Amino acid sequence: MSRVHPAGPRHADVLTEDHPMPPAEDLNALDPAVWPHGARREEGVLNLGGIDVRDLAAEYGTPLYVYDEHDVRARAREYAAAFHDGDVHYAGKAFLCTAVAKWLNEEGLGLDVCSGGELAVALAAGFPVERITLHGNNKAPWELERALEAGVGRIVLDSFEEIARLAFLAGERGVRPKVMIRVTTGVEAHTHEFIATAHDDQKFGFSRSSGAALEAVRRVLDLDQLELIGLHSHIGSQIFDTDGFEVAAHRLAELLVAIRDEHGIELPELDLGGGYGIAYVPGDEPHDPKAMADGLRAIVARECKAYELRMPRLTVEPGRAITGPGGVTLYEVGTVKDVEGLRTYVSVNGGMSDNLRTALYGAEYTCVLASRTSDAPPMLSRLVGKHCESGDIIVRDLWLPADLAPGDLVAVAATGAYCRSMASNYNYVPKPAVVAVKDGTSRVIVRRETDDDLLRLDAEANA
Ligand SMILES: Cc1ncc(COP(=O)(O)O)c(C=O)c1O
Ligand SMILES: N[C@@H](CCCC[NH3+])C(=O)O
Repeated sequence: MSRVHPAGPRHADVLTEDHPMPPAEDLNALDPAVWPHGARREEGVLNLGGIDVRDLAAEYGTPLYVYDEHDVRARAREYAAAFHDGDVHYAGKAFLCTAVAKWLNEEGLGLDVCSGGELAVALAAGFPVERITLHGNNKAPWELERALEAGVGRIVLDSFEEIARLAFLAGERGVRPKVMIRVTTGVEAHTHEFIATAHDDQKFGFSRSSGAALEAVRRVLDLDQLELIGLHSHIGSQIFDTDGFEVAAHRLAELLVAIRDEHGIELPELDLGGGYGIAYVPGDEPHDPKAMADGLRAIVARECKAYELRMPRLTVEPGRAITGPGGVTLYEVGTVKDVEGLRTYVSVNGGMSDNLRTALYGAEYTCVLASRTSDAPPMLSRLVGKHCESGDIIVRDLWLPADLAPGDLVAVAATGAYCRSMASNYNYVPKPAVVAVKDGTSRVIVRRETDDDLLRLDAEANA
């Protein structure tokens, strides 16, 4: 039977308004909102940063994470310009390696790290320590020690235990780290449950509504070993509407007033976290960084004016918005299987080990045939991986050309954030290489894992 979608009644569930069958020529189009700035088709073949993806696949193999360096740097500059009177700390959890840390340092950003490992990468990249923030809801003593030894710019405190722990470790070393209090503002961010972080019933921060945030401030101010510089809030991730950020900014400003009234001090800094949504599929409308910055600044300024408070310095921590759109994953098609009357399963040589987001959050992605164009009619497809799970899905519902065949390359857009950083070795699949492209050149910034890497920690294999 033809793999062209037969438009039978069993397709009704996926033939929704969200996934109407497009004209065949649309399958070759690259929506500029979703693809990196430097992506185009040249003689039908996807070209990233001036390089034909067939050449990238031939040189580095697949699956392959490809980052458009100009795209990442341009987005970093855009945020830095928007928050020119404050600080932009890139959230390294989105994707971090020494090359990216160096790009962002050169663009003047700071860096938010949330583990001793991320801190080690930042230090290896020579990232200026005074522009590093340490995060985490359960930082181990060794992670706090590493941060103190390095002399990081600030540590965001997340629990009462941590306040005592850090004060003790700082006292032992005779240092006085700058700290912020992470506040749970009670904002219900409009995003997937797993990536909303400011509602009361979750693990991060000190609750504002219960009074824990103000109690944390009291405890820190009672301690000589810690220097309290401000409050922090991060409401969640992949957020499109601005309401949540505005409510959080408003509630933090109210807390600054309460602190002034109780302690007679005005904290100089306010960190509003990250969470700015990016376009994964056509129609997603990301924030304009300048409009966002102007809006947040105006809200905080309004509150400060109303309460006669000095305007604090603002920091934001975008992760996904900096590295997400500049990253593309290239895969090779291995099998194309019709499941009669339902859809076509296109299996590629990666999957949930290099992109967990679809399995974990039901994330949506855009995928195109990359190694050629096709005028074949669209077939209703599901892009799946090679792992032993039926939930090993990269793109749940998409239209691909009906002549797709083993050996074709497909590219998935907007995979620069939370894909390599959340990658695993499930099924002992090695993690793909990461390549940076720029002006027609390419280089490996994280090499592909090998079987030796997979066996490196196996004690008996190395006995
Ligand atoms: C404290 C903190 N800051 C910043 C971020 C970055 O978020 P995003 O990548 O959505 O901008 C996160 C992750 O959600 C976070 O936990
Ligand atoms: N990992 C998540 C975002 C969580 C960010 C960290 N708080 C994602 O892929 O969307």
